[in-house]
Amino acid sequence: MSALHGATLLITGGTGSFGHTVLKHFLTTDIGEIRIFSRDEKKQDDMRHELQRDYPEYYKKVKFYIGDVRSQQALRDAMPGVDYIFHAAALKQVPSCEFFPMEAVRTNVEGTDHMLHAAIEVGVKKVVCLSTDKAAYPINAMGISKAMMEHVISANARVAAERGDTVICCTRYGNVMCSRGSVIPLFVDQIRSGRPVTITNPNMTRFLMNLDEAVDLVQFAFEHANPGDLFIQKADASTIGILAKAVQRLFGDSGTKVIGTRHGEKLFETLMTVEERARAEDMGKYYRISADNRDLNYDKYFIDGQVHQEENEPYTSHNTNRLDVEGTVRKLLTTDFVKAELGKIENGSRRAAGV
Ligand SMILES: O=c1ccn([C@@H]2O[C@H](COP(=O)(O)OP(=O)(O)O[C@H]3O[C@H](CO)[C@H](O)[C@H](O)[C@H]3O)[C@@H](O)[C@H]2O)c(=O)[nH]1
Repeated sequence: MSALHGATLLITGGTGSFGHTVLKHFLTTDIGEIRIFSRDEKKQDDMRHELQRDYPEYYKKVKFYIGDVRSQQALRDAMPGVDYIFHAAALKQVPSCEFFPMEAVRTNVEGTDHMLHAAIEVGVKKVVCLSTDKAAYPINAMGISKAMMEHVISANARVAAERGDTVICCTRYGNVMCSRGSVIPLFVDQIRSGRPVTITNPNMTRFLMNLDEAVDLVQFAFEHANPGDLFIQKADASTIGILAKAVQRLFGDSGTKVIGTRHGEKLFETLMTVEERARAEDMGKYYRISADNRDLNYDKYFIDGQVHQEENEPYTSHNTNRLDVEGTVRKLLTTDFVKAELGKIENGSRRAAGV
């Protein structure tokens, strides 16, 4: 019997790309109930209709809660009876957080703290939080807010572990391909309308994960977490120039235009800092970075000393396995979005040919 048998799972930010994929993964299992917590009633209504259409036997397992993680009361109201939480609610776009940094603080830092307090209060068994590579050596407001979020998670995980009820852990993602508002749907849209694809910097690299891998990472964390652990998936990367070529190979070539780096962007991303890498545990497809469980009384540790293995390099989208155009095309073809968009083209040409 799985841990989810009859259990209630709460997904914050549940109407986003991640929430949709998690629902598909778990809805048809023996899970008891899935609660979607999010701000936008229209997105919830769309999701409700989609579920009624696609999962007529299961949709009643899903309950919708309107609320913002900035409101502790809204979280408290959604919490009774919850066994597990996947915390995906976030402001995640780099440029918009750059212009409105306090909004990122309110949602990503305070919102996470509110959620964890509410979870600890009612004795939720396990919480898996979603962070981003932009939190490692952060340079932009979004990354800095997510880095603070990770520290809020560690601190709450320590408190919860002392009480012995709630296991709190974190996962750190690379770019999730085709998620809402990301570059691949934009490129496809630009090609469709005959405009050149806009490239910020062709040499910029990003880790590439698909949504299923994102859910697998959360599931792995869910199954293996000790309090305060941070989990990372080993991931391939590509340059944006190669990514654009791969999208053009699949959808057509309407030309390219270099627009320059946007506010707050990095040339490459870091999934694991040098310091984290030195203490990371290699678990095959994943790394686990355990929490530093020392308390504030450092004197006792100075006596024992701390010997760490030396690592010189962080784990980045520049030094991980880099995909070429063919490899990137293969990776793109693993996403539902690209498959569905290619399907639309195929159906369109069949209709035009009268087949
Ligand atoms: O018109 C554009 C827009 C973006 N890019 C480039 O494409 C890459 C990906 O851009 P996205 O906007 O898709 O993603 P970001 O790297 O900015 O990351 C954001 O989108 C991710 C989606 O996977 C995560 O949500 C992440 O947390 C969030 O900051 C970047 O190198 C960016 O410079 C272009 O070349 N042209």
